[in-house]
Amino acid sequence: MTPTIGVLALQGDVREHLAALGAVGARGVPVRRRSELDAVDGLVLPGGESTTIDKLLRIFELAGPLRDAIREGLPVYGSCAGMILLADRIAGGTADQRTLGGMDVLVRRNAFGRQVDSFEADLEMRGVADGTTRPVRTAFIRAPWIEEAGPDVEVLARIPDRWADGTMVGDAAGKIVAARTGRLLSTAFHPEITGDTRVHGMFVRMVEESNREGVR
Ligand SMILES: NC(=O)CC[C@H](N)C(=O)O
Repeated sequence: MTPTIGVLALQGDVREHLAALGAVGARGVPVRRRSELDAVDGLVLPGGESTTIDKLLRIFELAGPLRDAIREGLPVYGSCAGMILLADRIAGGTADQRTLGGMDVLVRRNAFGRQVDSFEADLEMRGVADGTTRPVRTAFIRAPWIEEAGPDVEVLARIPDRWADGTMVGDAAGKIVAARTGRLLSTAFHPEITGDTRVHGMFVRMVEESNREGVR
């Protein structure tokens, strides 16, 4: 059966995620209320501004239910600001900023610094297997990175030492930019705006697997 996957629609690039989910055969629906959250098989936390989404989650009274849903095994994919929201710990957050948590990682906000605020890159990523070794086309927009990851976190992608044109990467080299823990998936980058839908495909498979397992 076609899985129904919500996109948290409080702020951020919701429409692009809905389109990417549709392109890989899922039914994407916006989620703004508790009743909508209860009706989905999985959820995408889009990129945007993590401090704003955090505030809106509390105003819309979704923070608690979403935290519970994550603990109960709801599959969630967080991109960029979404990666920050899924992290147990953040560096560079504002004083009152909270996260939903669930992933045993320390995430640094706006980690890539000014010079490379935004860029696109081709990255090797584990788990997007489509029968080829084609790298994933990614876009980083004031992106975070994962600075520390606990033992249960599977690292799916890191920034390489050199970019494709041969230039050295610098501080970002080796930093984790895609990871998975159980039913939680996160990427520092936005695959939904490059036309490469394989990360969404991977998430849809995670949701289908969780539907088959039938927990929750
Ligand atoms: N593209 C993004 O989602 C940027 C994330 C943003 N810099 C934040 O800290 O929330």
